Amino acid sequence: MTVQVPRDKGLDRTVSILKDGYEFIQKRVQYHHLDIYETKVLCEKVALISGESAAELFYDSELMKRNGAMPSRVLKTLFGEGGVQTLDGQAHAHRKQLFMSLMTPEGLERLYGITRKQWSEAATKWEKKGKITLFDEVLELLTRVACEWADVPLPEKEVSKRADDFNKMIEGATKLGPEYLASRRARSRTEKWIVKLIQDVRNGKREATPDSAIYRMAFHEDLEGNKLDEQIAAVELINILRPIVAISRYIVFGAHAFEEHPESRTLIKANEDHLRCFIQEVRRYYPFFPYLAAIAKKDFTWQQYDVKEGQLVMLDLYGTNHDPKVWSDPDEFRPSRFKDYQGSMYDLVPQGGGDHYSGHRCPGEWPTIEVLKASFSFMAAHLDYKVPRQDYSYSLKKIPSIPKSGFVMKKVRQV
Ligand code: HEM
Repeated sequence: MTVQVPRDKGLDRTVSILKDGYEFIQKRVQYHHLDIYETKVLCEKVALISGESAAELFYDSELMKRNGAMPSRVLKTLFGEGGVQTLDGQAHAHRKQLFMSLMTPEGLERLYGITRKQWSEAATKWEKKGKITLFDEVLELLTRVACEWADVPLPEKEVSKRADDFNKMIEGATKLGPEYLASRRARSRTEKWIVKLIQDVRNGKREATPDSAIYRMAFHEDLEGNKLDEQIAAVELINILRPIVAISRYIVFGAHAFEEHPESRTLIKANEDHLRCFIQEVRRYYPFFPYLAAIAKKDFTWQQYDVKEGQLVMLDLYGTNHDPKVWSDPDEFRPSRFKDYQGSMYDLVPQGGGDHYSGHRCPGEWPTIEVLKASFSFMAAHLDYKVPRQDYSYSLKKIPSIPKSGFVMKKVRQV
């Protein structure tokens, strides 16, 4: 027996996506106490799904594919065209291996070291300033980290411009009008810069270390033994650089958590395991990616509902991380919930779910954790600062979200 999926009647809900922000799916699904809800987005029938078993369905590659699922405005700003996000099957697995090959213990250790060094250098500069806005500073700090880790040259005079372009790409997909166009221009500028570097590495004008991201992207061969088109190699290298810069948002949310839960700083200083729990809770609790889209490869029935071949399916990431069926008091920030957390591949999904190698789960999960380890331990143990009056609240309506003030600090001292 199949049951009628609860659905929005008639109207297209594209505007609601913008209005309801992170709670767009959660609001609908939880109201009906079901894991699925049908609506219309950009005039297409869409199945909205949320929760652990929904994530398991979403990552079933027999039933779901990615090619064609991503709106073009997301490709033209955030992800770029022809990148790993849009591939399926063997082509995806082969390209994904390229990313995963960078995530070695040595590579991650190097990333930790670079991040610590950049924090220390940045803090020395902040000591000379009366006031800083953490978000702006960390965008630049992580642009330096990303480029150094990937072996991408970054002249000092370009740091602020490149950081700004990465941030515009991250923010652009949900913007309208001039801000959306500015995001597209930021992507074009960045691709042009990186294409030139890929060319230089390929023709030997620039040397790069063989285990660096720039070298791997420049010389990766596809399944037919051909090098990537230089534009796509650039898109993939930017798929390393841009998301490292995006970790700045988690760092600012971490500063928010330190302020709201001051005991966290002390606990982190005293206990390595608390640092791990704090990082997991920052990734679970704070908003980042709201949802993901895929296309049903065939007709199938899920939880008694019929999904049609070609139908768009959207997985609720924020709602799954806040699902009361999995997380007790999901709207409380409580790092200790991760003390004995065993978890599954589908319950904590800020960076997607399933398997890193065979599916689309974010290959940057370990680098993200490494950068956050280096950053939060530095902030807790070596950064003294005052937090002046400001509005550091954040909105669940704005995607991507960030504390409104950007988190202003004054009297910063390295200790
Ligand atoms: C702020 C931290 C990050 C967040 C919140 C995040 C989130 C995500 C999400 C939600 C996905 C989509 C998963 C899917 O489609 O199923 C993804 C994919 C991806 N992420 Fe991340 N990410 C972060 C950091 C990173 C880092 C540091 C890197 C690289 C060093 C990275 C590289 C990628 C790539 C290449 C993909 C596409 C994977 C694929 O399609 O197979 N991300 N990320």
